[in-house]
Amino acid sequence: MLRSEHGRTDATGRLHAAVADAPHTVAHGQDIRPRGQECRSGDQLLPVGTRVTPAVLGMAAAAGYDTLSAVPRPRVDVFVLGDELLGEGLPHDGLIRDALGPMLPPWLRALGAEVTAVRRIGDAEDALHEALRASDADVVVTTGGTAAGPVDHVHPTLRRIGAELLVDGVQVRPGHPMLLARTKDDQHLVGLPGNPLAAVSGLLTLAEPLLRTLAARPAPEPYTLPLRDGVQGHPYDTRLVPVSLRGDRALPLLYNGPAMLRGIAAADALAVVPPGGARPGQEAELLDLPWASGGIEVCFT
Ligand SMILES: Nc1nc2c(c(=O)[nH]1)N[C@H]1C(S)=C(S)[C@@H](COP(=O)(O)OP(=O)(O)OC[C@H]3O[C@@H](n4cnc5c(N)ncnc54)[C@H](O)[C@@H]3O)O[C@H]1N2
Ligand code: MOO
Repeated sequence: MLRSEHGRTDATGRLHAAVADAPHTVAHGQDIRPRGQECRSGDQLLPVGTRVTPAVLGMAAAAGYDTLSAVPRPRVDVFVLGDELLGEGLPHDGLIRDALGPMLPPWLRALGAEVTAVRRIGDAEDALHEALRASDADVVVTTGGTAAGPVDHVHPTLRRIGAELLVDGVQVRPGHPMLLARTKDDQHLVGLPGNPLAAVSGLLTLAEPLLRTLAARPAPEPYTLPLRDGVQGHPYDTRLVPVSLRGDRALPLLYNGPAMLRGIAAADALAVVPPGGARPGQEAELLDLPWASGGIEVCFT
C-alpha cells in the first residue's frame, strides 16, 4: 500500500514509490489492516448482559450481525387511582392536581421501561379490577389506594384476583404502605402510595429493582457520601430524604414531607437515613435519580 503523500504522481496520474528529493521507503504491509486485528472468528465481543447502546449496534453491524438477541424493555401499565384528582388547572374545593400521572411515565422510561398505558381509574373498585384483568403488561404500577380506608381498593382487588403479595408494606418513610404482588404468572404489580414523595420512594426501591431484574440489568454499585447537615430520623423506620450533591457532600433538602415534591424536584439523589437520624458529616447511602446519574435513557417525552 502506497499513500499518495509517500509517492509521486506522474502526468498520467500514476503513482510511483520513488520521490527524488525525499525518498520514502515503504515497508512491506505498511498501511494495510491485517484481518483479525480486532477480533478473531468465535471471539466473544462483549459479555452477556451488555446494554445495546448505539456503539454496540455499530460494532455488531461491523462484525456482520444482521440481528441481535436482546431482552426487551419491560412493558408497564400505569393506573392512577383517586376521585379527587384533577387533570388541569388549579386545585379547588378539595380537588387536587394529579402529580403522578405526568411524573411516572417519563420516570419509568428513564428506568428502562416501555410505558404501554396510563389510565386514570378513580376510586371505583370494579374499574380497577377490570383494568387489571385486561392488562397484559409485564408490570402494572398503581398509585394511591394502598392504605386500608373505605376507598382504598388495591388490597381488596389483589385478594379478589388471587394475587400473591410479595411485599406488603415496608419500614421506610415516606412510602411505608408500598407493595409488590405477583398478579399473574408473568405479571407483577407495584402499588405506590398516593402521597407523591411516598410514590417516589416506592418507585426507586420496589419498581426500579423489579424493572432492572426483568431487563437483566446489573444492580448499580452502592455508594455513600457524607451528609452536609444532620437529618432528623424516624424512631423505627428508615427515611429516604432528597439531597443535592455538592462536591463530595450531600446536602439534605427541605420540603421533604410525604406529600411534597419541591425537595425531590431539586434533588440529585435520595439519601438513606437510618432509624434515629444522621449527624452532620455522617456517611449515607445514596440512591441516584436516573437523570442525575445520566445512566439509562434520559428521554423525557
Ligand atoms: N389509617 C392510616 N391511614 C393512613 C396511613 C396509616 O398508616 N394509617 N398512612 C398514610 C400514609 S403515610 C400514606 S403514604 C397514605 C398512603 O395511602 P394510599 O396509597 O391509600 O394513598 P391515598 O389515600 O390514595 O392518597 C394519599 C394522599 O395522596 C394524594 N394523592 C393520591 N394520588 C395522587 C396523585 N396522583 N397526585 C397527587 N396526589 C395524590 C391523595 O389525595 C391523598 O392526599 O396513607 C395514609 N393513610
Ligand atoms: O407513606 Mo407515608 O409517610 O409513609 O407517605
